[in-house]
Amino acid sequence: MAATGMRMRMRMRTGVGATVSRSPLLLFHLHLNPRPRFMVVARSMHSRKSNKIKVKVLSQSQSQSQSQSQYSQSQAPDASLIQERLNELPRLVEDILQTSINTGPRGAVRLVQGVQALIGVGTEWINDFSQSQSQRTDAPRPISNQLQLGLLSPPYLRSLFERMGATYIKLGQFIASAPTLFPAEYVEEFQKCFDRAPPVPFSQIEAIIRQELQRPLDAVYQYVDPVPIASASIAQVHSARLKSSGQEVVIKVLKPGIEDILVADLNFIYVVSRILEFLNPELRRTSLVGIVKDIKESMLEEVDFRKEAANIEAFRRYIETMGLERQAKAPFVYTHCSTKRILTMERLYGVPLTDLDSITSLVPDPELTIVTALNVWFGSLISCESFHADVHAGNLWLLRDGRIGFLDFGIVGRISPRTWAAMEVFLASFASEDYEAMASALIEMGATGKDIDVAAFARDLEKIFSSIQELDTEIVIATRRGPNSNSAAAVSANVVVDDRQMNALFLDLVRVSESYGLRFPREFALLMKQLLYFDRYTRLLAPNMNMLQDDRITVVSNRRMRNMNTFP
Ligand SMILES: Nc1ncnc2c1ncn2[C@@H]1O[C@H](COP(=O)(O)OP(=O)(O)OP(=O)(O)O)[C@@H](O)[C@H]1O
Repeated sequence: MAATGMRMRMRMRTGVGATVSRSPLLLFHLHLNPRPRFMVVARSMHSRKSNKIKVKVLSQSQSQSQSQSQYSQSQAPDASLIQERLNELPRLVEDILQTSINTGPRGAVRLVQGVQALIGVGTEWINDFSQSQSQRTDAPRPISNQLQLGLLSPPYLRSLFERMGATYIKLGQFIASAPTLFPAEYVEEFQKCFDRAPPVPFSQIEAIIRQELQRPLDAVYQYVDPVPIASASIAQVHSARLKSSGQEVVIKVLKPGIEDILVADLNFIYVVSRILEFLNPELRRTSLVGIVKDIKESMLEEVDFRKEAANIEAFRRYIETMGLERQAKAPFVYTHCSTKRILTMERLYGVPLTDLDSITSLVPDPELTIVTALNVWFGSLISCESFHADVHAGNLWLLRDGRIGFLDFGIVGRISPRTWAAMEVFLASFASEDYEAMASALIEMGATGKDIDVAAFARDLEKIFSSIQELDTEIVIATRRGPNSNSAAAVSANVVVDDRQMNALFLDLVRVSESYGLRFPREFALLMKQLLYFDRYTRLLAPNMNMLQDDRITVVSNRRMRNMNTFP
């Protein structure tokens, strides 16, 4: 359905108590920034009935003074801290040496490539600079900020990251998704890192497939398209047809030398983070080394397609066991032509869940699409060995037959029943504004074994969620008319809220929790991120639906959620 006519944007500034949107999950997204630019607090106004929230953003100075008075602890360094760091020095040196030995000659190769990349981007900068000078007229023209910042300015840094390849492209994606950690210009620029890795020539891809199969390609495939469907930083995907059955498939191929590059780069980044954390103990609060270790672990998992194949199989078993074959699908994996470096899968045909026009042309009721996607995904949290932990729109499709297609199981999460039970109570307490239940849920998730004053924690949580003033909100109203239709145009509205503000709210939650000694498991952050994706799809496909409270959705066994705010 083509969008016609009016596309109207209006900007709304809400005052105290103004209602903004019914989308509670907008309010969360985890990033571990010790100094957010905004402190955002939000409150759900009896969302059970009205589905409204009112939101307030405090200015930086307000938030700093408030957070200092409420939560800060003394940071002054003392002699014992200095001694502690000195004691750590031998371990740091040993760690660095060990990591360098593990990296081996790969490190030297990457160093050379790094220097080449730097020279390449440096040349770009020099060319741009001399061009800007040659354009100068008699009157002196100021040199742009970008040129002044040199290679550290967003476009040149992105170009450097792209030249450095896989690891840095993934890091670029991390920057793009962490607006509370990095300045807006960098976040915006690094958004372009998505799916922009140049394709590897087919001759190299062919060689990898042949090497992995230990047979010529035409022994297995009737045809392989030399033009890739997609080329991301780690893998390249080609469509193909199986020789035995004529089945249309795709082959996901690990790009050449990618494992070596990842190991060398991640070891380098690890060493840098270790040194930074040693030099600046403040960074320890952000668990910089922990974050780098996490990134390293998940990136190395992504380059072993046997793991991805096992994850797909687990999801397919879940769909079958739960009788969901008519609702959802993950591609069948052809194990006889899949290895650590290549993955041959059934080809799916569909459109991303953000493509509203195509979705409305495929199904009469897009709302049902999101209901199904949510039910299948929520169900997998408890009934499948792992859950899909990267449900961005490229990985979640509406298939031509109306089913939901789940693609790319490179990143999955596992949630313990204990964390899940706590998560259920957390989501329920958020909707019902029951801060004691919220405090108990967070304590359960951040399990410290310490005694925590639940009532005091609940009061602090309430302060966060109730001191609400205003939020910049953009409402997009689109009018759409069917191609042959004279009927009245359907109007859909979409509320867009600044992600940075949402991130900051979640940060606040994490910070207050940390001041009580709580540390959340990684799966909590992974879950929240997926819920945020689903929240976006819901706002697009079912603007009037509250995904946490709709009767058609079995969110966290939501019948129980409404009646019970305690642990089983
Ligand atoms: N089974 C499939 N059927 C059809 N297309 C597929 C299939 N698997 C992958 N693709 C296509 O290839 C693209 C990249 O695949 P995939 O997401 O698995 O790779 P990736 O390297 O992890 O990419 P990203 O990092 O962007 O998620 C998908 O977005 C999709 O367009």
